[in-house]
Amino acid sequence: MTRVGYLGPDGTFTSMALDQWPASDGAERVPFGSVDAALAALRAGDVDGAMVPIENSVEGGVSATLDALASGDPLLVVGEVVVPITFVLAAPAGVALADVRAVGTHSHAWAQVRGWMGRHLPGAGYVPALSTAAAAAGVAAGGQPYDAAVCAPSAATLHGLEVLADDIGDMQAAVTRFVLVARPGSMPEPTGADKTTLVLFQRDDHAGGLLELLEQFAARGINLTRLESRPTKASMGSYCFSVDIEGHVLDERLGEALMGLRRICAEVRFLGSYPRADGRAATIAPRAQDSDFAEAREWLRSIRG
Ligand SMILES: O=C(O)C(=O)C[C@]1(C(=O)O)C=C[C@@H](O)C=C1
Repeated sequence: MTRVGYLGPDGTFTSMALDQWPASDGAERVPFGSVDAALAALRAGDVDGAMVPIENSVEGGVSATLDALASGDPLLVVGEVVVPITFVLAAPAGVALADVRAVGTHSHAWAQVRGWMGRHLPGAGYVPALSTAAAAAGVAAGGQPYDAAVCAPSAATLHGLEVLADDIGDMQAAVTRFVLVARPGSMPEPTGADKTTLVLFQRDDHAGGLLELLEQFAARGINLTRLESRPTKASMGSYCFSVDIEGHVLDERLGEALMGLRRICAEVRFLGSYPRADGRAATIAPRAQDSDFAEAREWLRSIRG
């Protein structure tokens, strides 16, 4: 990849995820103001890849990313990065904690510091910003409707802000998962420690519909690592299911499950198979190895003569 987009500006957690991505060495980094803008530039061919947040251990799925991947021209996830999340409350020199009337930050960051804010600054308002680093840049530049920003420690340093309070996240072990997305092309090889991301659209709404989808995974011994319903936006009550499963599309059990889903769903959007960031091998149920499927297929071939 020669040009990689990301949710910027510099100092976002997404820029840190890109720092951790080995293949980004030497690539031109192109910051975008939103996930939508980064993915639109990727679809338009202006960049070759885009690093975007997809899931946080405290606040859950990043809707902007899930929705942008679930519709529009197909894109594929080719890798993931997990970044530990630590927040500071930062403000220009001379602003004391007691002076803070409003705080700017990204909505996912706000959700992770709400408890701390309630205890230490119960009267302060919240102003949404496009990213944590955009809030830090805004408060440094002045003229914003907020006097402090919730951001990464490095974003505070980058913008010459003073740290009013350190480590203000409500959950010590918070992490965010980021994905590197590309236009369809070559796919990462199976490693034995892979994930596959799918979006499932049902044909109709009926009792047991979700169960039928999940049965396709259960019957092939496939473990899910994320399941979310997102509105299709077509009408009230119309939902699709965004899922991550353990394994690679080239694994036999996934191939069989995908064929089953393809039969029963209105649409199955395949969003890629890629190595897991933690390198943990897939948990495969007993008798769901590639060799078990190969043996069963050979048996079927033999009885069909
Ligand atoms: O605003 C940033 O710094 C981002 O990279 C976005 C984002 C997110 O979308 O969840 C990433 C990690 C943090 O959990 C908070 C915000």
